[in-house]
Amino acid sequence: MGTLLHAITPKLALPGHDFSSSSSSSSYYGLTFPYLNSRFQGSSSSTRLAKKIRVSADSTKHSPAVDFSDPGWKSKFEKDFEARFNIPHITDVFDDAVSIPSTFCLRMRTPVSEEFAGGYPSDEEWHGYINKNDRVLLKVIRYSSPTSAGAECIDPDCTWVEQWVHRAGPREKIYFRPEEVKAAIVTCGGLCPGLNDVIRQIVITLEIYGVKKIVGIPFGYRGFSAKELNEMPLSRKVVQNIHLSGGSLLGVSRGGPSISEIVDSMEERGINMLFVLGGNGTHAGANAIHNECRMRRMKVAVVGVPKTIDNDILLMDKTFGFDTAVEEAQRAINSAYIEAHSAYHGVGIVKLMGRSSGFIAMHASLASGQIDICLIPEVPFNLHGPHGVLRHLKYLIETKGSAVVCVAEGAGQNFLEKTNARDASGNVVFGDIGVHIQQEIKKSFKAISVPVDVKYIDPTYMIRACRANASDGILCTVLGQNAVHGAFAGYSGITVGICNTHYVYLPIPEVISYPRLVDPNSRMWHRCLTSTGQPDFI
Ligand SMILES: Nc1ncnc2c1ncn2[C@@H]1O[C@H](COP(=O)(O)OP(=O)(O)O)[C@@H](O)[C@H]1O
Ligand SMILES: O=P(O)(O)OC[C@H]1O[C@](O)(COP(=O)(O)O)[C@@H](O)[C@@H]1O
Ligand SMILES: [Mg+2]
Repeated sequence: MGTLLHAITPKLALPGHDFSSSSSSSSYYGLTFPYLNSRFQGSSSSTRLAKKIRVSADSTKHSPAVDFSDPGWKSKFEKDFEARFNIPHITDVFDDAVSIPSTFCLRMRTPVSEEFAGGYPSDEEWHGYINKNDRVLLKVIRYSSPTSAGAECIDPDCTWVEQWVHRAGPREKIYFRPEEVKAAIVTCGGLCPGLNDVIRQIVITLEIYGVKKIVGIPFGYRGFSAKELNEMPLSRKVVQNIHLSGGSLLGVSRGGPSISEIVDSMEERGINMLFVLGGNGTHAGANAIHNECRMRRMKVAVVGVPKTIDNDILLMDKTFGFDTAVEEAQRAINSAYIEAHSAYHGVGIVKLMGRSSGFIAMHASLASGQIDICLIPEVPFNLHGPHGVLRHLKYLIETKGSAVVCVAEGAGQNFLEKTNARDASGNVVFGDIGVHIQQEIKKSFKAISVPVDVKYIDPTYMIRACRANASDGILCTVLGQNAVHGAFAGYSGITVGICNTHYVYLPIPEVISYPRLVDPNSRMWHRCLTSTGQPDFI
């Protein structure tokens, strides 16, 4: 039996979302993902970010066609996985690139930013560096059967297959001389708690390596082309306290110039290290920038740090800002609960972010213990009918006297009129599902002459704009440092992440081929259902 399978993706039982199909498209549930085109983006100057051509993403492109009757399939699979997760290195293009001993001191000496003319200060007997052959195991559960809860299997027997990815951290040899580096940082997309923490750590770590030219590009990729926007000089002094507030010191934006315009601008400015903080779209851009630099034979390191409050980046335990968002969402949920609980037949509705993934809604519901109904984009539901949400709400009002609903912004979009509107980055602009549910509740209770008092809370921007909590602060710190270590080690076209509590470098295309989704068959979603006590709404 020859079957085409993905190496690393859990198969999700979503209508119209068959990841195991060789014709995976760039859309599901009627949503399209512009960044899926990234693998197909050429370097032509006509490749404008604002005018992306939608191409079907062949997400099986790097996956093997596995013939499980071949006794050697497992080792072939593991070899293919190793190749897919290889991280691009400067020596792939510049075979004459020379390395020097690292200027990053594991034992600090002062002053840190001296010229290193007399030799680099890492020639001590100290072995705290990461070996380039160190690896982290991506999947750590050995399922004994495909029927085990949450099993992610590659073959019908759920054979144990090792999937190793590259370990992040400082290397003993570096491929950039600090005095020759001009590093730039850019933050793109929507806000996310922790952006300032990452910026701060990148700057601090660069300075420890001995870099003196560090700049911030204002307002996302836009800052590369807008003449009125000047780059912002950065230093430890400038960034010292920025993590104490939310937002981004540099500003963010969606849309922007073409890849070739961005790379032209990098050439003009002499930028040879670029740190890109953003989500799926931003990373598609970062990968295209990396490819364009290679094509122009520019010795540049482009390193991403995944930023998304939605937590929709593949393979990672979580992205920074997610924890804070879940925590902050508790305030909205608690307010909705109090309002609902204090009203006669009160219903509270909280809408949380999650364009295509319901992670925030699911985790916030679980954390609060105050949610009766959690609705996410990955799990279809009916509002009306005998098994619909409204029928269950009536039951809750009758039995408990009140109810609280948590809905992810991307959920139930099939109930809303499509506007076909897109933001500057090409993302679909959604209708407000919270408002729709509120109206439908009012209408349906009126029709049966049952009074109901509905309160709707949309805390989106309050959640996004706050500063990172302690746990995210640590995550940002480690990711920011590792981004700099990765660039100095000579890697480019990579992003940093946390997998099974270990820090890793991953090739960008592997983490953005589609948005990470809540698996409706996962134990976490089942835990959420157990906690809310909600039935299926289909
Ligand atoms: N497929 C793509 N290729 C290149 N750049 C992209 C692509 N998709 C989005 N971008 C750019 O990345 C930036 C951020 O994208 P956006 O989708 O708004 O946020 P996020 O990165 O958080 O997903 C924007 O400047 C956008 O133009
Ligand atoms: O109103 P904006 O700024 O376009 O942002 C809305 C979007 O931002 C998000 O919170 C995060 O999106 P990004 O990861 O693309 O920044 C989405 O959930 C939401 O759809
Ligand atoms: Mg996005």
